[in-house]
Amino acid sequence: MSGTDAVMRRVFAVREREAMDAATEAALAGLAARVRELTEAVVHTAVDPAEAAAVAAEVAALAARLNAARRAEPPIARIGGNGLVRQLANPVSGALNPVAPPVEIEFTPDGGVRTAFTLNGVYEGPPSFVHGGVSAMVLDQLLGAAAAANGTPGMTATLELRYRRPTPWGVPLTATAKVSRAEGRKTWADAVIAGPDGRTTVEATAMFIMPVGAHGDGGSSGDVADGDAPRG
Ligand SMILES: CCCCC/C=C\C/C=C\C/C=C\C/C=C\CCCC(=O)SCCNC(=O)CCNC(=O)[C@H](O)C(C)(C)COP(=O)(O)OP(=O)(O)OC[C@H]1O[C@@H](n2cnc3c(N)ncnc32)[C@H](O)[C@@H]1OP(=O)(O)O
Repeated sequence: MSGTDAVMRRVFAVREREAMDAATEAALAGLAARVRELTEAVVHTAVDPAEAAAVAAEVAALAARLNAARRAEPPIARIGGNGLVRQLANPVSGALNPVAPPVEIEFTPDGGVRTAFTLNGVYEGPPSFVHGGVSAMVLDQLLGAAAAANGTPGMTATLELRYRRPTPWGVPLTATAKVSRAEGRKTWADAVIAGPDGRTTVEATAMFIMPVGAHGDGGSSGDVADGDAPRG
């Protein structure tokens, strides 16, 4: 079990959450992908009011079908190939969450993380550009993944954004993040988003703090023992 997984289980008691089999996960990922298309269609549609109302009634019926069998909480996690917890319904990277673009994060040989992604018009802020809060959300997730990849996961304590240029939607973007320093329970990381021309559009710096409950002794960040039981 990875250090992040152990922390998740201790701090957030995820052990109680129901595991999901691969067939269910695949079916729900397919459902989420169709709902993403639906959301994009809703944002861009130019149908007349009667047609919009008719579709709304059909969508309400679909929601009722899904609510016929509900989990009390979102599905949490499987352990990914990299040993880290994969949050299936995470709003940035979760394949099962229609709100997530989704952004797929890869771990790089230099110990950092990267992603290549495209945001559609659903995420528009200023006309033709990505909403600044959406960029912040993507970067928070990426920075958090960098902290986890470093073996020092934590809760975001500070997140500083520098919006250098507008970030266009509908074109391929890349983003990278890497830890710069880890000290006690604190970890600092830097990240950037770049446009298709490779120029930086947003820079971010974050500091993550491992919650006290994640530790046996409240001491340094290196003591996340694998497989330990969740604490109070
Ligand atoms: C360990 C949890 C891991 C969670 C990770 C989640 C998923 C992992 C899965 C896969 C990994 C992949 C990706 C990562 C995923 C997600 C990234 C997004 C993460 C988030 O989206 S997360 C939600 C937003 N985030 C919050 O919701 C935090 C709310 N907050 C708190 O939960 C507490 O506030 C906490 C824990 C931050 C600190 O609480 P605490 O009690 O441990 O702190 P305490 O008072 O002991 O201070 C100790 C020293 O930190 C300094 N300090 C404290 N707080 C500070 C602050 N905000 N700014 C600057 N300095 C601060 C003090 O000044 C002192 O400094 P000094 O020692 O130098 O005196």
